[in-house]
Amino acid sequence: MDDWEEEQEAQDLTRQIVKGVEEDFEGEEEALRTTLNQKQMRMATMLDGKEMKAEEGAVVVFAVASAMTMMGMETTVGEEVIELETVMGVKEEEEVVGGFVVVFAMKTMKMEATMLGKGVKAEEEVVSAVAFRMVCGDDSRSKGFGRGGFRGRNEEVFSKVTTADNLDSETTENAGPKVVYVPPPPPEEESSIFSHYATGINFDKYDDILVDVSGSNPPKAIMTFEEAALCESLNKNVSKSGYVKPTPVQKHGIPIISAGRDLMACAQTGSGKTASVALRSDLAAFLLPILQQLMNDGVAASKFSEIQEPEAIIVAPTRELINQIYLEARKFAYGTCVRPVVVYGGINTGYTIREVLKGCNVLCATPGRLHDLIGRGKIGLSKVRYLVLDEADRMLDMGFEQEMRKLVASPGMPPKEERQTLMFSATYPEDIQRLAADFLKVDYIFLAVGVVGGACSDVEQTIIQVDQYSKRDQLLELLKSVGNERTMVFVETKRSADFIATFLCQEKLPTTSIHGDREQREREKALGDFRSGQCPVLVATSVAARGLDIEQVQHVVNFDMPSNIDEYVHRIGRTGRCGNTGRAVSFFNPESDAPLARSLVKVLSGAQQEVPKWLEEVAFSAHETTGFNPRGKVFASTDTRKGGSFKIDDSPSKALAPSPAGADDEEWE
Ligand SMILES: Nc1ncnc2c1ncn2[C@@H]1O[C@H](COP(=O)(O)OP(=O)(O)OP(=O)(O)O)[C@@H](O)[C@H]1O
Repeated sequence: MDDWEEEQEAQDLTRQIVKGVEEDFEGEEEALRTTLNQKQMRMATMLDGKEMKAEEGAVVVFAVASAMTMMGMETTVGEEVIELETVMGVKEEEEVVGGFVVVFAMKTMKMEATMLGKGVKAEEEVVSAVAFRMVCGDDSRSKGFGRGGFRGRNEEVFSKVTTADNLDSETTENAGPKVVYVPPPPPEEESSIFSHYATGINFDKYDDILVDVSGSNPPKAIMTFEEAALCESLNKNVSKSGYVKPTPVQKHGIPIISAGRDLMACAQTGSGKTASVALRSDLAAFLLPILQQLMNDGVAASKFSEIQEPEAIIVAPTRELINQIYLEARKFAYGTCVRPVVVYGGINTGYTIREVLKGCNVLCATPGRLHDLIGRGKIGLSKVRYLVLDEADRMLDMGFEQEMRKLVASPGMPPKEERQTLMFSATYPEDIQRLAADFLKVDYIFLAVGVVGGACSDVEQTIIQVDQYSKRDQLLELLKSVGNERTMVFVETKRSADFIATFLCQEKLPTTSIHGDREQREREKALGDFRSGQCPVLVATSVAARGLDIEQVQHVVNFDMPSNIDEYVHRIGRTGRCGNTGRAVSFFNPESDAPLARSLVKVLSGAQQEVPKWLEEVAFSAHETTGFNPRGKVFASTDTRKGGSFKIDDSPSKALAPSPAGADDEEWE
């Protein structure tokens, strides 16, 4: 199809959509006008810390969609950038302003222009250039354009456009809208690569934590990094990272991995598990010689090879976490010939492939994108020697288990006897441990640092009894009392994340939010603004509960209790890391959260925290009503092979709800 035909098709498409929008809008303009007249519009545009300019229609559309999202109306974001590209002729290299692209009827656009108080010269072009896709969740506003209506129809239309470009569609099997986002390059200056935060006053107390190593002939622990016998560049990178002595999981984990053993490692949040993985991502013992051999064979050959065959694959459940792991791997591999690459959903596939084809020894990936690249023939598995599952219990629960099984059964993947498989997490429910054994050699080593699934005792935990309607005010009061200290506020759904973030912005607390419905560009911006302190409050769903290592997070608030206790442990573990102390405040509504009470009491007492009397009572009565436990989920105290486990939660509950991610509607990857 030539350019002209493409343009004609795009215009036809737009006409169709606009017509559809107008029809569906019949009688709804009033509702929309009312909504848009609210002052949250401005709040929404400020949420990402930038003033929206209205010279361009796209920006206006962005602002509108953003406003709607922040007001609790759910706009579908991100993917529709394809329309801008296809219809407006915006090229990939150009800055596509805004991520929400919504198609409006002309009338609506004009109204928008007025709302923003700025001239929009190009209404017509804009109208014919953008496509409407909005899903309203709130009944009072959504009459006539609710779920299923626009979304369904536009999805059809969108996929018609995007299938034209196979390479850049998000996945091979599901050719959805094209994603054009290319993340900013990671820092190149040494000071940024090695920037790190200080260990806290309790770092040395890590030495007192009980360690349980089980499995035959476990290698002896190291006491210092020198004993790890790392090569010179690695040693330099370790000390530039500010690591003076290894944490317990590193003392035991590094020699186990060096000895070629499979490992299931469990250690409390913030105690350096990722670093154990990352340290091994250079795999000094034998990956470097292999890479040296590759160099001898000519890096160019590997660089321009149409298929890359990494020696190590690290998988993690969320995009932000895998990116963080990649940055760690990049840091430790600095100055060596090992090239780590990261691939994850929400960013342009063409860009990802180009990055991979530059050479890839250590592939950090989320499962969906990994399978996509394998399916496209860009990643071969035959050289894989290390398979690392970070947040392993999450990677093997209902959400990801099939993906992991598919990975290990993929053509070329060496069987478990011929690769080394390493698993890390702070929580390992017993059923997941059993399942994990399918991926590991029989003689794997189980390493438990502290109580498996226990909370970090450097986090001061407070549970406040609330009712649903007082939570917002209590949150406000709490945040006002902590001042500018960095706080993560966890909520259960994407909609309430937007809603609470808007509310806090209105109350003049600079807040941003992260959840699975936000475009990747926005997710990364939100995290960046939170890390830099520009927005000291981050409202998040479970998508940010695991692994994220953010400096100076002093507080975690569970605005909504999570759906299971493991999630609670991970969430509060975003503070009190690496020997620093932190505080976690949880709003507990006995009406809805009672099923979590027993396990919560266990976790609190396990971490030497005060257990409120009322919570004990709730736990007791919840126990009284205990019934069927569908998953038989138990909290392991140790290696399941020893048969030593105790039940921590046998209540039927949302604690055992089938949604493993916690947030009812969250998509993790
Ligand atoms: N030996 C060490 N000395 C100093 N700092 C360290 C050491 N090991 C890890 N750290 C730092 O401690 C922080 C927490 O480490 P890491 O993210 O690996 O924890 P984790 O156990 O993987 O946590 P989570 O369970 O939340 O995933 C990081 O900033 C890391 O750089």
